[in-house]
Amino acid sequence: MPRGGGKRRGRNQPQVNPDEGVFDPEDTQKVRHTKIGIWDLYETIEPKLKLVPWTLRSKLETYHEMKGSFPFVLRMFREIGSIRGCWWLLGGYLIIAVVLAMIPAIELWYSGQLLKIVQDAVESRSVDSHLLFKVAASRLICSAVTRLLHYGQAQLYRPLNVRIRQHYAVQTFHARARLDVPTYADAVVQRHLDNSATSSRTSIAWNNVLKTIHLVSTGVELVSQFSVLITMLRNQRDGPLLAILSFGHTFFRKKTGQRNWSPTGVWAATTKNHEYLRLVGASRVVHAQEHRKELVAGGMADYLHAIYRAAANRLGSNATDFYEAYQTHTITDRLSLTAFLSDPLRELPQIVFTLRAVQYPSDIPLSLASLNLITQTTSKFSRTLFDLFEETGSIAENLASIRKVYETYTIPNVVVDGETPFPEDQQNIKLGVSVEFRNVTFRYPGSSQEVLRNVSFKILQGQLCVIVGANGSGKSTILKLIARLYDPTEGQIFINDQDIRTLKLADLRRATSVLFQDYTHFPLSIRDNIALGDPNNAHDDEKIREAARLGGATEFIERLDEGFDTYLDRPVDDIYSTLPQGTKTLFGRSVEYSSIRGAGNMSSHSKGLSGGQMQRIALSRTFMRDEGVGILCFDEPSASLDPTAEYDLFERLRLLRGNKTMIFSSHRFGNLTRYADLILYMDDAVILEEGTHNELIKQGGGYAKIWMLQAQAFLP
Ligand SMILES: Nc1ncnc2c1ncn2[C@@H]1O[C@H](COP(=O)(O)OP(=O)(O)OP(=O)(O)O)[C@@H](O)[C@H]1O
Repeated sequence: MPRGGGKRRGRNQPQVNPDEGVFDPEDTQKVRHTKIGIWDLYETIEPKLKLVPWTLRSKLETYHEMKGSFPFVLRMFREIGSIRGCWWLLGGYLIIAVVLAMIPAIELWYSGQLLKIVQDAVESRSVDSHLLFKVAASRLICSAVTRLLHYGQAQLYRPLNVRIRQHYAVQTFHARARLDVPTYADAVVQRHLDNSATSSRTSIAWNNVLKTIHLVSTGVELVSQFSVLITMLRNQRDGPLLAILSFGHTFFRKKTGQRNWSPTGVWAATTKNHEYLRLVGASRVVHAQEHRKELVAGGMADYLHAIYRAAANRLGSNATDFYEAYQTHTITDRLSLTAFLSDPLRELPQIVFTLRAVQYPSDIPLSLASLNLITQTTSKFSRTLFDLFEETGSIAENLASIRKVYETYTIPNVVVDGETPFPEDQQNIKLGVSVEFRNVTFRYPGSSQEVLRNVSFKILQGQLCVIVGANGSGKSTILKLIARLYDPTEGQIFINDQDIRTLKLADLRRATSVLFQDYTHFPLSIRDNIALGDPNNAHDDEKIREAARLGGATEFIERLDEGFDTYLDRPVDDIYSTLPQGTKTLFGRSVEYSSIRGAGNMSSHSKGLSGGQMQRIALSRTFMRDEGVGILCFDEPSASLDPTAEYDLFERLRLLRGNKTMIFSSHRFGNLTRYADLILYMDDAVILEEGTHNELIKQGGGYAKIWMLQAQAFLP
């Protein structure tokens, strides 16, 4: 059965990006199946002459891909040029690379000269010592210069790598930070971001610069080696013949010599062999700690042993994991015709030379020294040539990787920004905003379940609204739609009678303060955790302390050793190795022995705050923002609080809200619903009842029933 889009894609359609599309093992046009023992290997069929990008087969495809990437490459070089000092460093690096590329040819030349001197000495029984000294000294100078240049290159490498990496790390940080919730949750976007991420040690841009420099230097190496070879062959009668024979050997060796221990390119392997599945499964049961209790209590040891032994016997030499099977397979594969041809080819220049010497005993066409030199130079030249082919083969891919980095900067957000500034009247925002849902239906991206179904309600400016209902009824989703984390699938939302989609997102978010039920704490200091509630006032320490007080967090924060500077979850682990058992704390934090296994183990450490304390910090974050906020949303704000703290919180919120619109979601009835101007009682994606507490009690519906139930629970 065909799976995914592999077959849907037309065969003539150029596959511009190899990362896109679907790998379909059953697509025999694109995927080759090989049976290796009990394993099935599926490999994407690569164009045969992939090494040379200008072969007809992939010419157009590669050209288009490269053409599309060039503007990004130019942009990359311009950007790197704008980094302080990078042009100079890069220029120096390139010059060194080019000089280094010429040295092997120069060395070859001098080696040839040395051999010639030896040959002349053997023939004439005298040595031109002046020439010998000159050549030997030049050869030594070459070695010394090479070492110096390598040192210089290493000195330039580090600052270039760090500067370029830092530059791109800042850019990709922004590219990631600007994405909205549905876009960031998209698996394709995630993969795109991950592929373009700057690692902690290097960056795609720097790697590409290095590859470009390497390409240039390989070209220079090739030209210089070719010049030496031509000079050598010029006056040698059999030189070209021997050069071709040596070249042939390198070619064959290249074809047969390189074997990977795992397949290359896009591939997948699986096994359907039940014996092997049983073998591995039984082995896991015996090894894993988690099964030990049941294994012992159930007396399973003998039975498991029996099935393991039986499976092992039946599998015999096939009881191998994929990599072992693949290795065995490729070793057998080495006995191919090309492998047989490769070895004699190595000897061929020697044999031809001997035959020619026998043929013309008085006039040997080539000296032994020249033979040696020609074969040596040719094989070096052909190796460089193949390296160049290999590098050019991946040019398109490399250029595409630059393009992908820049494309992440412009990944469009699913939630499209509006244009209308909000609010029109800054003064009026103090009095709150009105919120209206009109026939709103909502499904989360990628889900077919309607979590809101035709929901309509209106909260007037300055009202206190409580949304109550069972778990999963859709309360939090309403708050997410008000913050415009998502857009409704159907229907409209109005804020102050304006369609929410038309409002500028930054303005809307500034006017809205939301405390989510599943709020998180950032791996930053407590101060930053609170400050982020209002990035515009994040530097105002007074404001942060006031927000902490309003959120009821001051008391316990001040009891912490580092107070507001405490990290809730240290983002950087301490690193230690084989500490003596008596070391209980290190750097003021407790040592986790369970994680120490050998040298260089890391330990993560998080401050043990209670759920309630964590929530107070989150609450404080919402109190950071006051000015400019017209609507405050709290999703289950009292979930982790004890009854006294819950009462305190509501009192504080009631006092502090001023005239702002407030929306609470809760499945606890009582404390807040009695003060509410509007209660929305929800069940299973719809609003069943709406009104004030008294109205709903009078109505005697679902709300009244649950309120009674909860009230009874507190009666003596
Ligand atoms: N990101 C998501 N993707 C897909 N489905 C989701 C997502 N978030 C929530 N849902 C589903 O949407 C439905 C409504 O969830 P919602 O969180 O709005 O309910 P709730 O009334 O706030 O529940 P609770 O009282 O447990 O917080 C649930 O069935 C939930 O499983």
